[in-house]
Amino acid sequence: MADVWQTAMDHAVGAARRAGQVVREALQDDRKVMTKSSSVDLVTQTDQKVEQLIIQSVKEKFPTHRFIGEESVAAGESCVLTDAPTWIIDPIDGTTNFVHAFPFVAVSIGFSVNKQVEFGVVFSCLEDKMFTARRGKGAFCNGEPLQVSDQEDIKQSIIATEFGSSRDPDAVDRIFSSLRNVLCIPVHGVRGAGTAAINMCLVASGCVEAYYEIGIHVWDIAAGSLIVSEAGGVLMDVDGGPLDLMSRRIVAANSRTIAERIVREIDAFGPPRDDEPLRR
Ligand SMILES: Nc1ncnc2c1ncn2[C@@H]1O[C@H](CO)[C@@H](O)[C@H]1OP(=O)(O)O
Ligand SMILES: [Mg+2]
Ligand SMILES: [Mg+2]
Repeated sequence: MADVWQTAMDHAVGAARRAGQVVREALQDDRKVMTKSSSVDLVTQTDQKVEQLIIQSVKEKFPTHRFIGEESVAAGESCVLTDAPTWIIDPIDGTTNFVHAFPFVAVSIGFSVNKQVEFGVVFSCLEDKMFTARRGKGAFCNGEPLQVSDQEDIKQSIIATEFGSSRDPDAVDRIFSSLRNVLCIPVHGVRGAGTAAINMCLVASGCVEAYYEIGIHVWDIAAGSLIVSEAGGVLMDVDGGPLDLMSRRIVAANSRTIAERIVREIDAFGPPRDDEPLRR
């Protein structure tokens, strides 16, 4: 049977590639930086322009579909995941990297139906790597199949995470305490690309065994989470329960063994959910 969402997925790949081209060109210009929730929560005109570009192109082709876009939500749109076909868009994942020309920047487009991600597209636009996954059909980078690492010993592993965007000393202490516990397992190393989407593509590619973070949003993880699971990885909440896309918490790993080992070390606090109306 024909895949009902294949046309939408093809459209997402084209839109992500065009968006990535805009991002690459914008890197040549001066980048005017604005802030959102705090002095380290950055946004540029390129984030807003790229999100509009993607949404407009999708609306023309799929007029009944819904959207959750990072910059639209920042501008006051609602952030509720329904059963309707929904495009979940992070126009620039790694805006801080983009502002500093640190070379890991992605366009992330996830697509959910009945609250389940059907396909995910992450375009790492400076590396020119197009990561794609269709539910039940595997994950790919530039057309080549992806497979997570088969390393089951966490002591032989690299773990990816980020410090997050809060600079509240108590919140930073909690993140550092989890990081200290993970590092001292001990693991071979801890890394972070500065973008949740690329961190998850690194898990899918087998370069790191796991990625975990608290504080990310649905647009950071919708696409990447499917890329990890379709590459043979596992997803869970940082408390060991099932992944909830709106909970702002994720462990994405090559195996259940490694995911559960990380869960044991994490201080699983819960920031306000993405679908909580007064979270901003
Ligand atoms: N100051 C900051 N440092 C790191 N990540 C930040 C950040 N502000 C926001 N983020 C977001 O948090 C995610 C996980 O760290 C990143 O993918 C990034 O997505 P963004 O660039 O789309 O905002
Ligand atoms: Mg992001
Ligand atoms: Mg973003």
